[in-house]
Order: sequence, then C-alpha cells, then structure tokens
Amino acid sequence: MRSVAVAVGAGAAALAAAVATRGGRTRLPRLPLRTLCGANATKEVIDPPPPKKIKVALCQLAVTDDKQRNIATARTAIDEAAGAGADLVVLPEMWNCPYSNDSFPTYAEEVGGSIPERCDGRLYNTCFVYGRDGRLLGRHRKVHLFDIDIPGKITFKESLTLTPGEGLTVVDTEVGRLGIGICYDIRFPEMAQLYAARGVQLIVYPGAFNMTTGPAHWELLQKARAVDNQLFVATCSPARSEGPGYIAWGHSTAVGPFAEILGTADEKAGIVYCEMDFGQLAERRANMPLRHQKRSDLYALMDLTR
Ligand SMILES: NC(=O)CCC(=O)C(=O)O
Repeated sequence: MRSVAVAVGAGAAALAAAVATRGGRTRLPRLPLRTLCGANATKEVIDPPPPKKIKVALCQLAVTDDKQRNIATARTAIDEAAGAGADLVVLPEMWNCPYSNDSFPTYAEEVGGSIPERCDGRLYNTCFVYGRDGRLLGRHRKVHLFDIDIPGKITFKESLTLTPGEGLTVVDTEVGRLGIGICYDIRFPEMAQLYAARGVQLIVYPGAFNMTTGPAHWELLQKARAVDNQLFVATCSPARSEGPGYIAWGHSTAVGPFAEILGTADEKAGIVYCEMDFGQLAERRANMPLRHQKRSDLYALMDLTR
C-alpha cells in the first residue's frame, strides 16, 4: 500500500491495515482562532514544504446503518485507491454511521481512529490522518458544529450530542502539508486563511452537505477557499442515500488554486481520482501576489493558536 489516508470514522485497525507512510509531524494547537485588526495582528507567513505532484482519491462511500459493513466498504475503497496509485486517500464525514444525533453516541468508539470519537465522556466529530505505515499523524475535531435552522428545509443541531474541537490542525505528511477541516468548518474563511499562512498546500474537508445547502453552496465554498488562499481544496462526502433521515448532497470534489475543478463526483458511490501539482501554487501566487498586496495596515489575521 502506498497511500496516506485522511479519514473520518471507523476503527484505526481497519485503516492501519490499509495505509502506509513514512513520518510526519502533527500540531494540535489548543486555542481558538479570531480575526483582529491593528497592531496585534500577525504578518507571519510560513513557507510551505517543497512542492510535489500527488494523486488524490476521494472515496464517496455508500454509508449504511451497519458499522461493520461501512468499515468493510471503506477498506475496499482504500485498497482500490492504493492499487490505483493514490498518494492520498480521503474518506467522507461520518462514514461509519448515519449522519444523525441518534447515531453519534451509538456508533462512537473510545479508542483510536473512530468517528464519532468518544473521549472523556464527550463526543466529537473527528477526522484522523494516517500515514502509509498506519501511524496516526494528526487528528482534527470539528471546530464549528453544524447548528442550522432553515425552516421547512433543513434543521440540524450537532451541538445536541457533540462537543466542538479546540484547535486547528496542520499535518506535515509525506505528500505535503495538509490543513484539515470538517464540513461546516469550510464556511469560516479565517480558518483557511490561517492554514494558508502556515504553508498548507491542500485543505481537506470531509463533509456531508445536504440537499438545500449542497446545490447552493458546496462548490462555491470550495472555490472560494481555494481562490482566496491560492491553495488546493478537496472535499469528500458520503454518497446520497434516499432513505429517511439526513440526505447527503454527494459531489465530492477537488479544486485547484485558480478555482479549476480537478475532479468531481455526482451523487452516487464511487472514487474520484485527480492529480495535484503543488508546484502550481508558487506560479499562481507570483501571477497574482495577493498575500503581499493585503493591506495589513487596515486589517490582518491574528493567530491566537500560538
Ligand atoms: N455536516 C455538516 O457540517 C453539514 C454542513 C452543511 O450542510 C452546510 O450547509 O454548511
């Protein structure tokens, strides 16, 4: 196996069997992120690691109410993607369980690499990043919980069962520097901006948008995060299931720094493959030097996680 897996859910053992890599460094900052103006704002930009070309696999999985079956489906998809030469394999948000507050406590696990994650009596929506050797490189707990109410369309309150994470997650892997967000996290541009300032080359968002906000915002937000920050963005959704309960929009997608769609799925289960050339980032940033043109005398991002 050659792949690094970025995954939300399922047992570490299942994934460890399916992935392999050399080292990596994990930072799990504890403090919240805020934007402030003026003298306290940071201008620091951290250079990214040397650019690489990587092959990415977005596994849009059919998720059922049978956890073992979901793990088996994920294992098969990871095997297939690794066999196809993927360097990075991405799994959907909450891929080991139906997306519902009823399911989160039932499907939660207490030990490594499961989602929903149970820790010290709390539940989190957590994305785990594994290396090729199955080593856990990083863990992102969803920072912005999905609490929305659009009457007659979609009402969801993750905070009924879940606790928000307390940090942002940048992970140095063999394939490059990754920033991790989960679904609703994509709506908060400051988070992506801070990842860009830390030299992240690709932000990965496992996500499960719905049938109201999906068609309206899913692609738009990915393009916005990519273009604003001149980096790559990848999302991975569960496949759409038309049963009762939450219906995921699907459409797992990869976007380049010029808003180009590198690969995308429809609503059905399947794997999307695409190439990402991180070398393009320097060129895009030279063509349009946004980060040097920012008016940090008027506004800037303050990094409170340091
Ligand atoms: N699982 C989620 O966080 C869903 C987010 C979503 O649908 C949105 O519109 O935002």
